[in-house]
This record gives sequence, structure tokens and C-alpha cells, in this order.
Amino acid sequence: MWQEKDNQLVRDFKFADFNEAFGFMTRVALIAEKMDHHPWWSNVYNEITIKLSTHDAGNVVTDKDRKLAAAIDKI
Ligand SMILES: C[C@H](O)[C@H](O)[C@H]1CNC2=NC(N)=NC(=O)C2=N1
Repeated sequence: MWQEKDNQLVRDFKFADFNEAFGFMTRVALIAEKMDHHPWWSNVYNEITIKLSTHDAGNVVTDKDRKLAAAIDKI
């Protein structure tokens, strides 16, 4: 689940393999573009970490981050 720490919403994801992980990232990217709100993320093989904060608001968690997190949870 998402954890709020250091002014970011953070969640780790683990998939079966890189193909699954990258497919998920592709879907997140399309949602992020549609919402004009983009994640910080890292990916190594089947593991992804996403950190959400709003740069325009001074790098704090806003409703935009909560909405993107909720949309990611629906994938
Ligand atoms: C111009 C553009 O709308 C802004 O820079 C958007 C783009 N995506 C963004 N993503 C995030 N995470 N925070 C922002 O403040 C932000 N701002």
C-alpha cells in the first residue's frame, strides 16, 4: 500500500518478470500523461518503486498525487 513519508506517497511493486513490470509502467505512463501528473519511479527487472509528489506545489503531497495513486491502484 501507499505510505506517506518525506512529503511523498511511496509504493513498491513486484511483478513476475520485466515484461510484466514494463507493461504496468506503460499503463501508468498513459494515465500520468492524461492527468498531466507524472511519477518519480525506479525499475530494476521486476521491481518498481513509485514516489508521488507535486513539484508545482513545492514537492508536497497534494490531491493530484492521491488521485494518481488511486488510478494506479485500479490498473
Ligand atoms: C506544465 C505541467 O503541467 C506541469 O509541469 C506538471 C507536469 N507533471 C507534474 N507532475 C508532478 N508529479 N508534479 C507536478 O507538479 C507536475 N506538474
